[in-house]
Amino acid sequence: MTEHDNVQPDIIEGQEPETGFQPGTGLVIPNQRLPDRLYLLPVHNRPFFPAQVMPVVVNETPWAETIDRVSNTPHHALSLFYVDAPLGESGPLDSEDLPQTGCAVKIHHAVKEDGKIQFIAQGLTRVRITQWLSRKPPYLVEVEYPEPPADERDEVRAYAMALINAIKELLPLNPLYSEELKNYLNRFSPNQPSPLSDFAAALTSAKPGELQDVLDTVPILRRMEKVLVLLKKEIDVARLQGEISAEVNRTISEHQRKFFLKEQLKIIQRELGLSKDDRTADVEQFRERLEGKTLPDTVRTKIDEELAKLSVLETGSPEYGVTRNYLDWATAMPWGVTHEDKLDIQHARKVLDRDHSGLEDVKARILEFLAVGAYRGSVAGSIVLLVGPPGVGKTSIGHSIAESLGRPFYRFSVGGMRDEAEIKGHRRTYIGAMPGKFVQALKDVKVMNPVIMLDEIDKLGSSHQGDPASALLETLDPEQNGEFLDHYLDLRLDLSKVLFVCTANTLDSIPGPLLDRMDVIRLSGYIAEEKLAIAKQHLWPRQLERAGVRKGQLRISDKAMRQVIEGYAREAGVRNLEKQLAKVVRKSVVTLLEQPDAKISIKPEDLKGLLGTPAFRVEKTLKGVGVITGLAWTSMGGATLPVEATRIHTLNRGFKLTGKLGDVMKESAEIAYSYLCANLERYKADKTFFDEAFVHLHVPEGATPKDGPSAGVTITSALLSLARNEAPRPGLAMTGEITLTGQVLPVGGIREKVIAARRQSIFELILPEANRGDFEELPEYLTEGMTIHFASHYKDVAKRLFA
Ligand SMILES: Nc1ncnc2c1ncn2[C@@H]1O[C@H](COP(=O)(O)OP(=O)(O)OP(=O)(O)O)[C@@H](O)[C@H]1O
Repeated sequence: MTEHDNVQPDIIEGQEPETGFQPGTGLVIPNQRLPDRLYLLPVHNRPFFPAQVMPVVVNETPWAETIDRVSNTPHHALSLFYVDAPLGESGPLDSEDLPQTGCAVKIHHAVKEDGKIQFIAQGLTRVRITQWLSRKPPYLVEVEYPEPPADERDEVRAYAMALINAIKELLPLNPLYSEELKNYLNRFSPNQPSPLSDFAAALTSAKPGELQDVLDTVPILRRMEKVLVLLKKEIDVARLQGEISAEVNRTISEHQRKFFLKEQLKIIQRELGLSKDDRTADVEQFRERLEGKTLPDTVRTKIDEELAKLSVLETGSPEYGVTRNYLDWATAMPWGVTHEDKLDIQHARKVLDRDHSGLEDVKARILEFLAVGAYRGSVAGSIVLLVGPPGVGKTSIGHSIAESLGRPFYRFSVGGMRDEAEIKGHRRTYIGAMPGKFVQALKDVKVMNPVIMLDEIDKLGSSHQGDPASALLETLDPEQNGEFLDHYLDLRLDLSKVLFVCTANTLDSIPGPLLDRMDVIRLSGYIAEEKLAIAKQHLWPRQLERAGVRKGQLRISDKAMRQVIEGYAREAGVRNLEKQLAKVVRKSVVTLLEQPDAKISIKPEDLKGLLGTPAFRVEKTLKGVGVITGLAWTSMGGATLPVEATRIHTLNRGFKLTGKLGDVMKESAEIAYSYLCANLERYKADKTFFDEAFVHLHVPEGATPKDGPSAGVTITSALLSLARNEAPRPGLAMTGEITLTGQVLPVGGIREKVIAARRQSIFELILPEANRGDFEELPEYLTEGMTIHFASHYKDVAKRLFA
């Protein structure tokens, strides 16, 4: 191509142009070099400009001949006229059909292929028809080449500059305009306004009519005005296009971002097994849970209804949550799933013996109970009640029962339960409604026949929110619990296969109807010997294991263990003993950390350093005139209960009681007083003693509330000792209720009382005759060495009272 802008191509010699906008193309060609006659070709899309070099495609028929003839001319020139429809293919063509101005081009590389002819047209200059020579293809016309006169006015230059700037503005807006074009433009001189304006017009995407108008306009200034308008429009359109495409890009990238995030989420959910939408996942989960379960028809219908409801509710709505929650519970019930009982008595014995020292009578009762179950084929429909002081192993026996049957175990406390809803659930209409404890238990254990332990059944509360005791009765009663109705589920559950084991500290406060339906098994607290065995076989090894200490590293002598029992853990159960042993182990571990190879052996003298001063000393039994040791029984186990009576000489006649006594105990003191007043002579005392004496009776320890009738005999004896001014024999303790006529009535807790006496090293007891059976039932290790006097009337007591 040309080296300089102002060098013009010699078309006669036919240089080889390249397509597109080329530097140096479309320059003004001297008129005399172009022929007067030209073949004519109509073009359709848009007018061809002198500044363009472009491929042109036409049909072989009828234009092959035209192209052939042009190719045979020395100058290869042709005129292109714009027509807006494919006119003149077959001719004739009229002047009317054609615009005023066309473009003379030189053709290069004409190629025929598939019925088409393609050639490259290099625009040369404007052309106008002066005369038609052939009005049928190949059209031939005589032409002139209109050229604007040279115009050197400043205005023209200014327009030229404006055009160049407008083009430069347009370039960056359209990526189709190439880098070459920019270079071309840089070299464009404002001194050539005509090609510049044609070039600019050709750049635009203006309508063919507007472009033809530019082509028709020969005068340079007017032409440039028109082109400038087109360019400005083009810039606006390009800008708008840019904005649209930026907007589109943004939307697309936003879409893409969301798409990517969603895809990622899907992958994460798939990894976590959550790949379904919430509702489907919920429904599927619920259906899955029901597989393999045998649902009663009513339950099946109800659950299906709720599932149908779930599928139409909005997932975010509160109702959806409520329904989902309901289904979560309802489908989690182990409908029809039961655990096959082992009912192997040998196995049960092994489990019980492994976990418990002593408690022979308790174990025997439990084995009997299981044997009956084995004989019958099931232990269903039974309620076992384990009653005894804290820490005597009730819970642990319950565990062993479950284990020996191979059933799952679930435990909860009903102590302090005031609201019936805790047992039977809230109705679903309440916000935050929950099913009751039994439904929760079944969900947990996943079978319909677990062992459920109800702790502290003697401490059931009651309030305006319904009576939990009657709800519990309904639940435990084998007659009723086959159709247990939980308010929340509103479905009937069969609890008849559950084995209920209840625990209580006393029987007194258990509602009668409930107690009636229970098999009561008593655990009465341990004497020191039993505690020693339990501590050595269970508690101590367990604490060592928990602390990760080997057996050989830390030992405790029997003597020291006994000392712990006597001095630090004297209550009926062994929970506190276990705590004390844990403390010993903990403190020793500190030493073991410092000296890993040490072998520690705990002796009685070490205990003070490990556990502090003993909480209990060997109590001195109170002695003297008017002081008698009674025996009491509390929910914490048995205890000795001294009663003191004294005479106040400054006062005349009267009777005063202290020691936080309950009503029954106060009455029993008044009975004792009245009985003795009436019978002093019979018991060899001054019959006027109470006429002149003011008597004060006290039961230590003053801060502990006491009640019950069983101290009647003891109080009578204290008063008698005072009246006779004679101390009772030492080492004697007693229990029994007294009547106004001196009858001695039976009392409860004989076993606990005997244990308490032994703990105090008292080996001679006066017990009501009616309790003889209870005593004789006691195991030998408790009765051994004991002297017991049975009394049916107070005279039997008085007989033994003094030396
Ligand atoms: N005869 C025993 N043999 C072995 N360990 C025992 C025995 N009695 C109690 N224990 C242990 O004593 C601890 C307390 O027993 P458990 O919790 O069963 O008492 P509890 O009677 O249920 O008390 P509470 O009424 O306070 O719940 C447990 O670690 C238990 O294993």
